[in-house]
Amino acid sequence: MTVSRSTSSAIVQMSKVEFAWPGQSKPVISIDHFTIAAGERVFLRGPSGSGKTTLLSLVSAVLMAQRGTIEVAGVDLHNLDGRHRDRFRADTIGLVFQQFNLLPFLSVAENIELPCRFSSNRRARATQAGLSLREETTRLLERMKLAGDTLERSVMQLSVGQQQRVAVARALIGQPALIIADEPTSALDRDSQQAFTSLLFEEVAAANSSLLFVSHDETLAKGFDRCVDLGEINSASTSLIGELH
Ligand SMILES: Nc1ncnc2c1ncn2[C@@H]1O[C@H](COP(=O)(O)OP(=O)(O)OP(=O)(O)O)[C@@H](O)[C@H]1O
Repeated sequence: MTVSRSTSSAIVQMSKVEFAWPGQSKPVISIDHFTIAAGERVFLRGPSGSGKTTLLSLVSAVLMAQRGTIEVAGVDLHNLDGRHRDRFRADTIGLVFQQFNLLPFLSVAENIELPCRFSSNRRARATQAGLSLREETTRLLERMKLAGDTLERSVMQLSVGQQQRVAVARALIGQPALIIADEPTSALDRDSQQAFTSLLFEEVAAANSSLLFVSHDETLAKGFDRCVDLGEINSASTSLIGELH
């Protein structure tokens, strides 16, 4: 299957996108137009239940919109079948989930290196500076302020905050074009949160990646190129929020 890419410099381009959960008559996402430029760091905020995680799932091709077009790194997600979608996601997107989704039967190092098992491109980029994959994993782990002896431990032996940092290292490995992070600092204390976002910015800049970062906590928006309120771009959220109150 040949994946055709547009020549746009945007990393994410959404046009007339609608998504409703199965069995729901009203869409939870209805976005006329939304773009993230290559290299841009976007902070996305919105109340609980407004559709932030749903939007991230659409951009990462975990969910497919019923209407409209979503292009990521120049690829129209609708043109990919399931298998190519998984490959494309592994190549292009680093994901940090709210629940981390670390695999309990793998060590810390194996969890971090997981995207490189699914994507040879990620693996090639992870080792392009002349480091072995394990050396790059160790470097990322140290950047995340986790001691070297954590590498071979089970993720189940780590604190929640440490697991969160492992999840971020896994998203960063192999320099994906887009990092998507859903509440990535929720398990950290206030001081650690600010230090953590600074660190994330440095690694995202070094990898030349774009960042789409979701949080309830607006104090974290400092330093982002743009702060977007989901309600401003999602015409579905007006009626949804009305229902929540
Ligand atoms: N798997 C699902 N099936 C059906 N409806 C869902 C599903 N996941 C989410 N929803 C609904 O979609 C809406 C948006 O949920 P979503 O998780 O995207 O919001 P959110 O803004 O990320 O919330 P939070 O900040 O609490 O994580 C909610 O009304 C929710 O009930």
